[in-house]
Amino acid sequence: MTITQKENDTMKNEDDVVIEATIPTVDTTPDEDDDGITEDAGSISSKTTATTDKQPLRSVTPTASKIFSLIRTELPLLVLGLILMVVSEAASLTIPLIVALAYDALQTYFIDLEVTMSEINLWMGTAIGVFILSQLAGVARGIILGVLGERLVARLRRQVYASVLKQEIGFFDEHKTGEIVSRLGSDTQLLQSAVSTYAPESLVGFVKVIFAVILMYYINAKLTSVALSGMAVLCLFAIPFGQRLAALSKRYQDALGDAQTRSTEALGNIRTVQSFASEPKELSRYTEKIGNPDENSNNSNDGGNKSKNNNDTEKEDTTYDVGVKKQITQIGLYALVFGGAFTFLYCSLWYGFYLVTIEGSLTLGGLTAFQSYVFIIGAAIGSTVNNAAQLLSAVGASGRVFYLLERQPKIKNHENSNDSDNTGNTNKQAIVPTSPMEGNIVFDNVMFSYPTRPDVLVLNAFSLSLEKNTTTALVGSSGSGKSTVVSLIQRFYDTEAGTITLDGIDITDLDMEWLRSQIGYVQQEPQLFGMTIRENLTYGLSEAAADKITQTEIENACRDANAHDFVSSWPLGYDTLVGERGITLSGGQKQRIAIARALLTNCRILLLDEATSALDAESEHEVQKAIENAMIGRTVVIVAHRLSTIQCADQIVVMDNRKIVDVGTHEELLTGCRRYQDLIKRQSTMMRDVSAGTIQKLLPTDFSIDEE
Ligand SMILES: Nc1ncnc2c1ncn2[C@@H]1O[C@H](COP(=O)(O)OP(=O)(O)OP(=O)(O)O)[C@@H](O)[C@H]1O
Repeated sequence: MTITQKENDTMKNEDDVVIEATIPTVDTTPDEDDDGITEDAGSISSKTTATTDKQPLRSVTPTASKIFSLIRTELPLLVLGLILMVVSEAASLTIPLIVALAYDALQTYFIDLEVTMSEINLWMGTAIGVFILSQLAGVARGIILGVLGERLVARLRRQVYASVLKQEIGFFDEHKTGEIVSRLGSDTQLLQSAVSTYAPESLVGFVKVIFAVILMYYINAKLTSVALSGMAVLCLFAIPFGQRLAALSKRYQDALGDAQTRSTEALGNIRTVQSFASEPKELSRYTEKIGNPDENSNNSNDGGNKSKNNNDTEKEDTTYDVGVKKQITQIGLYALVFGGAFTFLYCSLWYGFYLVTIEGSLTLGGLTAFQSYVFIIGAAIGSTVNNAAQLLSAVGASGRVFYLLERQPKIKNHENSNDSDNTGNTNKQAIVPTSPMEGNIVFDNVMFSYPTRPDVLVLNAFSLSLEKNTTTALVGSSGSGKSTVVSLIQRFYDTEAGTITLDGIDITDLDMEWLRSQIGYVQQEPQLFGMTIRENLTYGLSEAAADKITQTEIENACRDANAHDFVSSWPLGYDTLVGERGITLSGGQKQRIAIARALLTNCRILLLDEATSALDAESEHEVQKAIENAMIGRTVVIVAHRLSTIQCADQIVVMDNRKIVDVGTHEELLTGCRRYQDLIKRQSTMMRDVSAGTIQKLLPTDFSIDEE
């Protein structure tokens, strides 16, 4: 079946409409950096956002004051933990000295056994007492710092998540969700370990070395100088190893973050992945970052996908490649530190025996204590190098976390901002109207391009009035900007020029929470949450309102949305769980729940973005009835392709090529707008399931429908 017009118009292909890439009328250069953050020298310039690709998340330089601000609230616990640490370490370090006194008591063994034994009992009893004290302090320190770490990470995750949630939609267009999630999970975890383990352990190691050196000098200065000069040589070799280890740890973490981003993306879209049989492709994308130990090393970086840009000189890091290097460096470092330390230990012991026997400047007990301290220092240096390397990775991770924590959303209420707004005014307060909203929306000369594509103008001098309590349908070719209009009403993005007013007030002056609370929004693919039907329905209400709402109110909204019958037919009714993202519901059921959810908010403005376009005729009919009920007494904007949805609108806006082509009722446009006529003709292909008679009834008499 086709529809032809008697005047014999040429049919145009709506999909051919392409938006030109450069429109000179507006300066669309992105802000240099309005995140409110000073970024890393090595970070990506915001200018690079002028691409269609998702950008890697940036990082900021972590300063000591920023790190301190994280732990400030935990300072009492931290100080207590550090005091216990010093007590525990100081106590354990004195043990070799005390045991040395017991050894020295042996010298009187042949003279007076009783005196010798009483001295040995005294010193060994004291040593055990001090050891128990040191252990108790150590356990208390471990618990305190462990709890501190958990408190810190829980608070940090909440703060970072809160900061991420308030970012503007453009931020999420620009960045991959997986990367954000990885920062929330792994990077904050690394920071927790830094505070509860790496930093205290590094400090413990440092304190141990200092104490041990002091005690060694106390025992014998000459022997200590010999041993320390050996240690100094060791450190000279160990430092570059340590630096390399830190750099490798950072690269490993980065590659792991990228791998997590890719796997999160694939698992989040698993239906698409499986429907295209793209499991191997996704595995390959993941392998590009994880590496494949079973492939020969020349190929391991491309994960089996040889078409990538990487050439041999510019290999991307994989966790496998970097991990292997990291392990080798780590083992090399340990071998150097421990091997070297023990070599010097044995050499200094040798010299120590000389001092005991020939010079007589050292007792046997002193020598055993000295030996213990060299062991302690060797072990402390080894673990400190490792902990310090992890600490450096954590400092790197903190830069990534700070970026999310500090980033200022580009779309925000006036009251949140100290900086000047577009008009140069400062300290403007966001308006919360006291009288009920009427719902008159006016677009005045709006210019808009998306932040991720600032050089492509999507709306060009767009002006439109939407009267209160009327329905406006937006129609037009794909990509003409219909959904963009809907997004701008919700202030998901700000315009570049021109204004959008609601009841005469510029929406950028309105409190954003208030504005959005007045708007019900139903998308083509409505997003439900993995909760019960009831919880999904009350999702748009405040906690207090959700507690107060009655079952009758919920059922009435569902009746208006044609959802009550199917929900109540389920055994658990409104307590039925819908699965992750509403996976257990059909498309039409999800739509109707989403409409009911919007209605329950008592919204004055209802935005329906292609709410029926994905549905079959039967579901569409049900959803259409729901929409008609929902329209009553509201300002409604419908983005629609289906004739059945648009023909009942008070005004139909025909959009094309970034502009409004015509505005009128269905009848007016059919007679006067070529573009609209073309659109209606195209309905013929989309409405094969509707009889010719039905379509003919919707068309004026000068249209005829041919059966193919
Ligand atoms: N988040 C975004 N970031 C960058 N460009 C975008 C974004 N969303 C849409 N666009 C671009 O803006 C233009 C208008 O898109 P919009 O979704 O408003 O069109 P539409 O008329 O609703 O199309 P359709 O009928 O296919 O849904 C298109 O060129 C599109 O590629």
